[in-house]
Amino acid sequence: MGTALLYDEEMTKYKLLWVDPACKIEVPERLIVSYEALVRSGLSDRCISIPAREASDSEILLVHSELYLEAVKKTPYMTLEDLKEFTLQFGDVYFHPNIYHCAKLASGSALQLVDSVMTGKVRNGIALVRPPGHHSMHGAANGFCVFNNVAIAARYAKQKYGVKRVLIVDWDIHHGQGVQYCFEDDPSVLYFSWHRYEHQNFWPNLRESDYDSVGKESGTGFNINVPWNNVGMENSDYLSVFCHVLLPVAYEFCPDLVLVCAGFDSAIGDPEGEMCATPDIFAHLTHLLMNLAGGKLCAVLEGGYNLTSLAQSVCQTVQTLLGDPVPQLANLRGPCKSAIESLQCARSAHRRYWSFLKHAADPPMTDISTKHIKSAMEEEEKTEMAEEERCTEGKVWPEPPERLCPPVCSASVLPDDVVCPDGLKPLSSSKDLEPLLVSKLKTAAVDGDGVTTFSRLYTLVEKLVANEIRNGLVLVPDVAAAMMCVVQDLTSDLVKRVLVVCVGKEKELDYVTTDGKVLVVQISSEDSEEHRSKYYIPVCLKKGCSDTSGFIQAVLGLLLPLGYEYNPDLVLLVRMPGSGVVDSMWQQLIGLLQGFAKGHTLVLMQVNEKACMGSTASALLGHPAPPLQDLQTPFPEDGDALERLRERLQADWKMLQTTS
Ligand SMILES: NCCCNCCCCCC(=O)CS
Ligand SMILES: [Zn+2]
Repeated sequence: MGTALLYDEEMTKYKLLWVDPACKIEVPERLIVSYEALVRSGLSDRCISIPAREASDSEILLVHSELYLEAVKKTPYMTLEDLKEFTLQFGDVYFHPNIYHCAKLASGSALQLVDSVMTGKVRNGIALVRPPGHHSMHGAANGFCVFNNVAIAARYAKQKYGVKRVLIVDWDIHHGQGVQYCFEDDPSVLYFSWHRYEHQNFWPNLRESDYDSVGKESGTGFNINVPWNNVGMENSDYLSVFCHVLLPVAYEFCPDLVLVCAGFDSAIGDPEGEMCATPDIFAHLTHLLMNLAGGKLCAVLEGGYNLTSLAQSVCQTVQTLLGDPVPQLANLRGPCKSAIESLQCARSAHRRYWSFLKHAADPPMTDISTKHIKSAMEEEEKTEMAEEERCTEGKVWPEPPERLCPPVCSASVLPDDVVCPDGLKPLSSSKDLEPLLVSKLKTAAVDGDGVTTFSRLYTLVEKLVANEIRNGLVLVPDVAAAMMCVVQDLTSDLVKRVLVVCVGKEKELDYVTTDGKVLVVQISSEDSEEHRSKYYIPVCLKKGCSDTSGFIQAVLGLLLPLGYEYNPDLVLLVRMPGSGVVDSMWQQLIGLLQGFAKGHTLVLMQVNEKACMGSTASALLGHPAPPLQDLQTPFPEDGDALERLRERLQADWKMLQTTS
């Protein structure tokens, strides 16, 4: 299934008709450069073009009042003076004779996108729209927004398709207060937003944008705010919040649909956000959300005012929606102190509502919400001093790297008597191995056909590293022996860093590097105190890998942050026999691991586990993993052990930090 792209140049046909410094950044060119970048890069041709349409009155009334709608209906016939007058009643927004028409197209586009995804016409998609929506409220326009496109889409999806749970992720740099107000008492819509806040000193300067606004009444716990109290947040900060706040809750919530308030003013160079995350971060944020809701994801453009980073960020998002490999993120050095405080506050505010956050630490001593009573003088100083050094238009960043799709997606190395699953390309050619390696294999008690398997395995790795293949599946007689050989001989020259993810445990892994060329994370039911090192991390689950709740917690809160920081060139996923890992979890794991090493994942399985080759192949081919249904509450021992493990390892691995 494909990716929908909604764009209509009609939505470029309104602009600011008078002087208003607060609104001058919201220009038609935002849409033009975004669409043109998609055309120029060839991405638009790979999408399924879906026409925009006007939202109807009844659809708009899902969120807005009749009074407000009737008032906006009059704006096309207003004189310039009337438009200025009409605008004065709202904040930081402007009206234009054609904006009502465009606002209906923007909301209608979001609904078209929901239809396309919910009817299975496409898997996911993006709507390039203006005016944006997430600040507009029941009875008011605000922050460049007229109708709340995403809020209307959420209500529409519930009403028309009976969607039970909608996750709204707002990665725009502003707090979508309009969305928060709409759903704060609604447990069927989980709203997550991060936003520049600076202790309430940044627009829209709302007390209710802070982390302690967790929702109300039956919606308590279903509103998550992560305030950024400093500018200059980077990729590490964004990924830490995804791994340690959003994703654990999102998996527990188990949405049927994911809507994204895709604002790109959170990217480097944006005058509003003044953050430093690079456009390729959106490739990863999109990728991480695509594993939810069976891949049903609708992204709707919100903000984004630096035309260069906006265009690049849109392309990064669309390319991931299309299933292209995500780029490697280099030198993630962990979240900054301010980000850790924010994520610690958000986690502790929600630990009583989400069992996946149950073991979150107490809030930091310096309760950050009281910091907003800063002396004006201090604020003034900061602004003057920071002006020149902040990330504004002057900031430069490298073009995102090209994300080439290998000619072959998934290859397989199977014993001759095993049928190759659909979609996998059997790797036939296997060059003869160097005699040295053969002799080594012989000593490893590998029999004749084992040597053949290993020579094919070696060829497979060479093709992965050469980006001729994206990923591969190998069935071997003895998975532990195979892993040793691959690890020992791989790290010779082919790859710099191998992340080995060991699911289950047959026997002790007696091969551990200390030079960092291999990082082993082993998830199993047994603890192994001995020779645990920075590069060998055993994760013990009380009930073993069959406990999906504990497993996914370990993956999100430990494996993902580690993997991002380690930044491997190859991922070796080893399924030990008898691991007991549940199929949907296995597919989720393969899906999530695609975020590393440009998707170069090598799955090693034992021949006697060939029954799960089909689902492995499906995940390797990029088909969305089935949602993890009815997750039980994780065992307290596991949650607690994971927290302790993170605390112990965070000295070595900065991405594991969740407490200041
Ligand atoms: N009143 C002092 C300056 C206020 N600036 C307001 C900017 C609104 C931004 C809204 C936006 O970007 C939507 S995504
Ligand atoms: Zn914004």
